[in-house]
Amino acid sequence: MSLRHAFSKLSPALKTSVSGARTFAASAAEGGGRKVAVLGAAGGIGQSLSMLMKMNSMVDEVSLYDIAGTPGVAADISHINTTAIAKGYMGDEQLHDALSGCDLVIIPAGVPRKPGMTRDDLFKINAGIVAGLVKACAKACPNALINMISNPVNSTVPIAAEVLKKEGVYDKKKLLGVTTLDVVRAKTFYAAKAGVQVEKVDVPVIGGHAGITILPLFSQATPSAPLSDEDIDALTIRTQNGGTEVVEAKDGKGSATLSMAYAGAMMGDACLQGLAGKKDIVECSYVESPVVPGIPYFATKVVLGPEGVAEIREIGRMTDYEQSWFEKMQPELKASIDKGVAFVNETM
Ligand SMILES: NC(=O)c1ccc[n+]([C@@H]2O[C@H](COP(=O)([O-])OP(=O)(O)OC[C@H]3O[C@@H](n4cnc5c(N)ncnc54)[C@H](O)[C@@H]3O)[C@@H](O)[C@H]2O)c1
Ligand SMILES: O=C(O)C[C@H](O)C(=O)O
Repeated sequence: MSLRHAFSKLSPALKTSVSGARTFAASAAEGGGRKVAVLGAAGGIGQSLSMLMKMNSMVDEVSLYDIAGTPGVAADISHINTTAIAKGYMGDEQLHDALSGCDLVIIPAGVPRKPGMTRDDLFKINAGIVAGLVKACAKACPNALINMISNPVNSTVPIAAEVLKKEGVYDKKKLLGVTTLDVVRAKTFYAAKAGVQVEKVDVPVIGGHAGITILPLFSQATPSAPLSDEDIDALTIRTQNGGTEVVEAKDGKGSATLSMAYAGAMMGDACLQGLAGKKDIVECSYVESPVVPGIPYFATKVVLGPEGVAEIREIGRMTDYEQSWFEKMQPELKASIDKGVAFVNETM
C-alpha cells in the first residue's frame, strides 16, 4: 500500500503535507501557524508522533522535549521537507522555552508496561512525571490544549486537572485524555470480523483507558453488520486487551508505539482542526464530563472547537450486554480518578 493511500483517511492538513502537494505554510485562515510540543519526544511514541506532527500542514513549529535524546531526534526530523520547523529541547532548564507559545501540548512522557503489569502499576513513576510537566505547561502556555497519553490515563488526566487547578489555570475544555487508540483498535477488529471496509467504520468507545474501563459500543457501529453475541463478546474483550496483546508480543520491549503515534497524530490533528474553527470534528476522549453521575471523568464522543472541547456527547443506547460492562467498570474508574486527585492533594 502506498503511503499516499495509507494516509487517504487523514485530514486535509495531514494529507496535503504527506502528498507533497503543499509546500507553503497554511494561512491563518486555514488554521495554520500552530506550535505543537511533544513531551517525551525521544521515546517510542514520541519520535513517530513528532514526525507525524511535522507532516501536518497546520503546524508551523514542532517542539520536541525530553530529558535526553531530543537533539538527535529533532535534527533527524528537521530534514523532512515539510513546512513545520522541528526544534529539540532537553532537560528541565529548556522546558519553558519548549512550551512557550504552544497551542497544543501532547504528553507521551513516562515509562511503558512490561508483561504482567497493569497500567496502574505505572502510577508510581508516571504520576510525578506528568504532574511536573503539566505544572510547567501551566506557567509557560496556560491556554494550550493538553492531550494526555501517559498511562495510567484514567489517573493522569485527573492529576493534570488538579495541578492546573492549583496553578489557577484549569479549563476543562482544554484537557483531553487520549483514548483514540482504543477506537482505532475497535474499528480495525470490527471491520475484519464484519467484512466491511475499515476506512468506512465508526465505533464509539466509552469509559476510560484500562482493561474493563474500555467499552466499545459495537451496537452503535456503522456500517452495521449482523454479528453474533459470541462475536461481539470476542471483539469487546479483544479491544479491552489490545494494549496487553501488544505488550506481550513485544515481550519486555515496551508497549504500543507506532499505532499509538498514529492515534495520537489523529487526535492532535482533530484538536488543531477544532482550534481552526472547522465544523463537525468529533473524537472520543476522556475528559471532565457530566455524562455519568459520580464519575467526574469519562470518555464519550466530544466535538472539538476553537476553545477545545465544545460539546460532550451522551453515551446513547446500549444493549444489555454493554450495560453490564458499563456497570462493572464504574468502581474501577472512580478509584483511579480518586487516586489521581489524592496524589496531587497529598504531594504537591
Ligand atoms: N494512551 C494510550 O493509548 C497509550 C498508548 C501507548 C502507550 N501509552 C503510554 O505512553 C507512555 C510512553 O510510552 P513509550 O512507549 O513512548 O515509552 P518510552 O519509554 O519509549 O518513552 C518515554 C519517553 O519519556 C521520556 N521521559 C521520562 N521522563 C520524562 C520527563 N520528566 N520529561 C520528559 N520526558 C520524559 C523518556 O526519556 C522517554 O524518552 C507510557 O506511559 C505508556 O504506557 C499510552
Ligand atoms: O497497554 C499499554 O500499556 C499501552 C497503551 O495503554 C495501549 O493501550 O496500548
